[in-house]
Amino acid sequence: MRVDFTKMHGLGNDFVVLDARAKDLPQIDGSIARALADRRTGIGCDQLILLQPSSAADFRMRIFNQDGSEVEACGNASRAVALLHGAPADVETAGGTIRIEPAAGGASVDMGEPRFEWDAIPLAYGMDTAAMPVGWDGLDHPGAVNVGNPHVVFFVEDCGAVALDVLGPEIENDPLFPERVNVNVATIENRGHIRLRVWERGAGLTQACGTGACATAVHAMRRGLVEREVTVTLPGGDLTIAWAEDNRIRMTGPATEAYRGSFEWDDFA
Ligand SMILES: N[C@H](CCC[C@H](N)C(=O)O)C(=O)O
Repeated sequence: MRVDFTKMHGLGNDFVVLDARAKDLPQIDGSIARALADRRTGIGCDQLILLQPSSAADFRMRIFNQDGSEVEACGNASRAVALLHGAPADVETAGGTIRIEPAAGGASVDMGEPRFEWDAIPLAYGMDTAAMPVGWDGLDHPGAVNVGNPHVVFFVEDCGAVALDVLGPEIENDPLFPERVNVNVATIENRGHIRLRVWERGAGLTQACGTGACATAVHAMRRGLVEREVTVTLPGGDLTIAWAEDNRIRMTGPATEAYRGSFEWDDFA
């Protein structure tokens, strides 16, 4: 069976998008996601995105990391799907319903409300998530935020100098995080600008992480370090993150359709 896909990215964080809203596809699970995402033998992407009909929203978006894990949220993919869909829509995800709006050159996404309670991140035991009494090799006193998915945020002098390829997997897989965690190292440039690098749960170092930008910006705002609307500069480019008075996070930034293709299902199943 040949299956069509759209290759997309948000600031270089790339996706294979399968659209099963109007036609049936074979069962997608972690193993097929891992096979398709593999850059050596598959099509290659950070996340596999599956669109399906929904009884609770305009449609449903399922998100599979490169390691095959199915997760709750993906900010950059939300903008890519907005571009693909071509109209405002409510989208059901495992992390809650989000609102996507195409905008010039990309999209704006209402990512919902952040969660700060330790058991909503989740953490393995209770602590103050605004200044956690923990550390790993020079990265310490992080914050934790759930923006549909779990994030830990470290503020450092120069995020470019952190050995995130070493510390990322160590922290991602620490028992403090029962569902693992996305690891954000950020530098506050000024009250309107944050630089950020992310080691993503289930995908490793990526060019950008939309939920990471949301979590990092909200944690900085919670600590009074930046204004309630900031520019977050990731290796792949800039996002604008606002935490509005209604407690909802709004992310705005580019989305790109790279190309359309198809593959033989049996080659990956
Ligand atoms: N690695 C994330 C999912 C993708 C998030 C990222 N690509 C984004 O743009 O938000 C997780 O396991 O929660």
